[in-house]
Amino acid sequence: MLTNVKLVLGGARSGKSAIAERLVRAHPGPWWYVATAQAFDDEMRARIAQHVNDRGDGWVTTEEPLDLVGVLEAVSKTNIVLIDCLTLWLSNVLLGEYDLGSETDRLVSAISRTKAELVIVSNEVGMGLVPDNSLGRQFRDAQGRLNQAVAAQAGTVLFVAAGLPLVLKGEMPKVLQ
Ligand SMILES: Nc1nc2c(ncn2[C@@H]2O[C@H](COP(=O)(O)OP(=O)(O)OP(=O)(O)O)[C@@H](O)[C@H]2O)c(=O)[nH]1
Repeated sequence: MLTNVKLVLGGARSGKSAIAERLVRAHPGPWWYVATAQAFDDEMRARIAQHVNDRGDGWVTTEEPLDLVGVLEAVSKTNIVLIDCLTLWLSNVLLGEYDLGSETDRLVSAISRTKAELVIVSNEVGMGLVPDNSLGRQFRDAQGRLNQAVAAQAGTVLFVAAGLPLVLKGEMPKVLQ
């Protein structure tokens, strides 16, 4: 089990990113923010600009929609890294028609090798209706499998709902107590 890896799960607008940022800020900066989102329209551009503004100083940002393995290979033991989020990464993998199984395995293996302090954000997408199309079902299943695989490695797993963290694995981090 990797005590340096924390996984923060939650639904949309659950407050999971803010909780993940607090976990990262508990360490001395600079902090490394790895964004997997891409801005395809004005609303998303504005949303991202707001996030950059809210984060404030002290962060180094890398925008990497696909090659999280490359990012993880570049980080060192002294880095404090926030990956936000695995859900958009998975969606980018799926839409890019890469092999979901092998990309997931490669990512989980890179996570297991990292010596950096790593906080990873991912969505819990499986609690609604079964999607009525095959792509949606494929995505939902792949997300569930990815979350399980990362959670199995992580020392701490939190589930965030309504801005409140629930411990699924490990202990409540001091900064959230
Ligand atoms: N490209 C890029 N994306 C960013 C940046 N900062 C944040 N994001 C993306 O913004 C997304 C999170 O924002 P939202 O979609 O507003 O949050 P949410 O996940 O619905 O809400 P919470 O659960 O409350 O965090 C993540 O997927 C990030 O990748 C950035 O500097 N650049």
